[in-house]
Amino acid sequence: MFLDFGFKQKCFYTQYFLRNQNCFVPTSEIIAVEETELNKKQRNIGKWQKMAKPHAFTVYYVKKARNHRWRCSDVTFWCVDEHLCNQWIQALKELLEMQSKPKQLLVYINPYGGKRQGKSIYEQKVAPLFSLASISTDVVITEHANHAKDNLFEVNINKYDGVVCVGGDGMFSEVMHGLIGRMQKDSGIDQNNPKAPLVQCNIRIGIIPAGSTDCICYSTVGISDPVTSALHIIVGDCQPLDVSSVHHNNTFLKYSVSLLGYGFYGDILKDSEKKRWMGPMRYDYSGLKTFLSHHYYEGTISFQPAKHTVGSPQDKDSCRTGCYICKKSEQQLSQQYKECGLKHEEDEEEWKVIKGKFLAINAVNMSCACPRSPKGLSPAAHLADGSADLILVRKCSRFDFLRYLVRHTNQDDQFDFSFVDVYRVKSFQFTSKLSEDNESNVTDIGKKRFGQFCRDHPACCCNIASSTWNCDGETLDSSAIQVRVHCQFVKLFARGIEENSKDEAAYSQSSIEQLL
Ligand SMILES: Nc1ncnc2c1ncn2[C@@H]1O[C@H](COP(=O)(O)OP(=O)(O)OP(=O)(O)O)[C@@H](O)[C@H]1O
Ligand SMILES: CCCCCCCCCCCCC/C=C/[C@@H](O)[C@H](CO)NC(C)=O
Ligand SMILES: [Ca+2]
Repeated sequence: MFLDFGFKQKCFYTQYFLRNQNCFVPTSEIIAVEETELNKKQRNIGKWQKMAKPHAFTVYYVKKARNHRWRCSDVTFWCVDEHLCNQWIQALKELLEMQSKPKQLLVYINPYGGKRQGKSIYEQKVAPLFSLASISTDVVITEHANHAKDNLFEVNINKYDGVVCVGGDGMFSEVMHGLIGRMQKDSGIDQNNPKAPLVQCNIRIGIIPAGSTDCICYSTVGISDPVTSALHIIVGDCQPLDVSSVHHNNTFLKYSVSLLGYGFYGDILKDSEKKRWMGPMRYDYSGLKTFLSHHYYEGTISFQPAKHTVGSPQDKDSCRTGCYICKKSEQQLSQQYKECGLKHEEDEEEWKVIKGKFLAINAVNMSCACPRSPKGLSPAAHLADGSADLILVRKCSRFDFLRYLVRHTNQDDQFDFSFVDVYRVKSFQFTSKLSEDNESNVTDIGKKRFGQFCRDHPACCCNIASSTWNCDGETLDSSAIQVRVHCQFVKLFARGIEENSKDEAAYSQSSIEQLL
């Protein structure tokens, strides 16, 4: 066997030849290197039998399987020379040290998320891998909602290289609110000011999926699988994520990274919260009930198109690892910010206003792909381009709405309906017809500022009810909201969804195990 280091495809790799076959493992995807104690049986195999005392070390690395699934695999190298063996161990360990892999993590486990398996998933599948990778952890099993969030305001956060949440989208949201809130508090920034220049959150968040939808994990990794996510944390991946801030007048309500949904998804959430005991099934039950009730809501939506980004929600290509559109959009936004500042962006740029009757208003910062809908609510949405896709589903027949929903699960275009419009936006406001009269403040500003009203779909007065906003799986207290997208505001231990490139196929197909 021959072992070598090299540089290929912009990354260091470890190359080894075994039985005339050539295998590559990027150094960034090595999990651990350990000296191997050879037992008597092993020492008595083949040519090692003849050696007085063979030495060996084992390299644990990421093996890529189908559908973005990662597994931990290993290969053991034998050697007659103890000094040479130690040199290899040392050299590989030094290479690992050079990477931005986490050493100390703070872990929050929600024991009641999803199928209530959070604790056992962590103990059986994740903790052994963290221990193999020599990662130290402080683990908190949450005792009530907001436990993790409150705790993040108190802990010595500088001690950690990352925070991990074991649970679903709601648990991620809690941890993100804790971290962002803590950063703003430490910097004296008032989150209630919708125009405040917020301080970015640089500590990475890892998600071990153990919830009901796990849409944030699925949309950023490509699969909802605890082992895969643990390995992304171990190798120290980093994926920036857009975050929307949601305000009601001058009161901060919440941040959102996946779905802000009014109407259909708001109603599903409100109904399903009463049925938490059903576990993930509650979404199917409430989904059917909400679909049958077929409620529509009247209101006004005003938005600023995201002109800084070159992408469109109707693009055929999706956001993938190292996405060019995300990079370009971020550069464009920082350039604009340097030249004109936030004030110009808020005050000068065009607002478009649409009044109508809607079955659903969905604003998504990412595709919102999840096991129920592998392509998501907006398949071409980008993780880190500083924009959200605003999807307006107007009042239509039950049958048409069903056709629209079914298209989330097949290859057909879900935006190709006369009653569905989609826009890429950097900020938006919504007021329901009901609150428009009461909250004249926001609407008056809107009326003064927004000249252009949509004439095709004039408001009708036959329905005055309000729905609720579903903000990443949590309900909001107000239906009148103002939303602004903050480009690349938090960072995850992820790398976006990888293309199934030739190289990746080579890594997985060369199936190192086959060679051993
Ligand atoms: N110990 C606890 N007891 C009760 N609620 C908790 C506890 N710990 C966390 N929570 C709350 O539970 C909510 C839901 O949890 P989580 O997101 O993990 O699961 P889920 O709702 O089943 O999944 P998803 O959000 O993916 O649909 C979170 O918003 C969190 O605030
Ligand atoms: C008759 C076939 C109907 C199929 C409909 C499939 C549509 C599924 C789309 C699910 C998108 C979920 C978006 C994610 C939202 C999360 O933020 C939230 C919290 O986990 N989950 C929900 C369900 O609100
Ligand atoms: Ca985005």
